[in-house]
Amino acid sequence: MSRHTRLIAAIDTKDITQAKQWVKDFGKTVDAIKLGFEFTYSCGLEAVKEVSAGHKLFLDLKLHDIPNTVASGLSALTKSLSPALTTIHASGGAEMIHRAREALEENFPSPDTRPKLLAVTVLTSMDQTGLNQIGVTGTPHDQVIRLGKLAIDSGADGLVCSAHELVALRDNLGDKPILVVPGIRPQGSEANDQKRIMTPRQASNAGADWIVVGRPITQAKNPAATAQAIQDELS
Ligand SMILES: O=c1ccn([C@@H]2O[C@H](COP(=O)(O)O)[C@@H](O)[C@H]2O)c(=O)[nH]1
Repeated sequence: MSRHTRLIAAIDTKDITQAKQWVKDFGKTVDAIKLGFEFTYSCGLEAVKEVSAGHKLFLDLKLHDIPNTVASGLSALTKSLSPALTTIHASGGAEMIHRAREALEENFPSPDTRPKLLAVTVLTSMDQTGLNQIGVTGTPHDQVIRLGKLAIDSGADGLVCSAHELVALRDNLGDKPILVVPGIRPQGSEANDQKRIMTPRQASNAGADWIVVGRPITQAKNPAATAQAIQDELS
């Protein structure tokens, strides 16, 4: 099945003026904006609302706690911000994921407006060594497939994974789950702290619904032109 991969720009900054400037410069060049820990914890929820107004919002706060706390937290966050996509950690387990989905369905009875629940599998900054350090002896690939199946079976609409696991996830879970892929690096750009990386085109060919790109865009001399170049690579 051919799919069009869409671009999410990660607006990772503590500075609301900078965030607004990037979003204004991007205009329609990016398909969604991602606001996560750095912006939300520095500038607050009202600022998230302000910066994301008029854009699809990927609210990436990766909740991970006991089921009741995640369900209540997600309920409050999504009621106030109405993101298109939002994240929890798959490793929180089946009940946590199930309760998160229930909380979203209670707040948003229509499937068309309900924020899509994404479960983060294995962070793209983790490699085999990183996994071994936290006591996981299997490969990143196997861990992503295991957590991915658990998350989708428990009510997640999709997953956050690296591009390296896309083909196997599609083989195991089919076309329906929304697969969102950070750890994207255009040819020649710095990996920074990312370990499991691919280029935009490679991720698209492997089956990504969305790619997430932060520093390669925001640290570029001309962020809007860099975002456009990534869109050109995807089309
Ligand atoms: O596994 C994950 C989950 C989330 N992210 C987030 O994506 C962006 C990537 O930023 P870059 O600057 O392009 O590295 C960032 O906001 C992370 O919080 C991820 O990288 N990996």
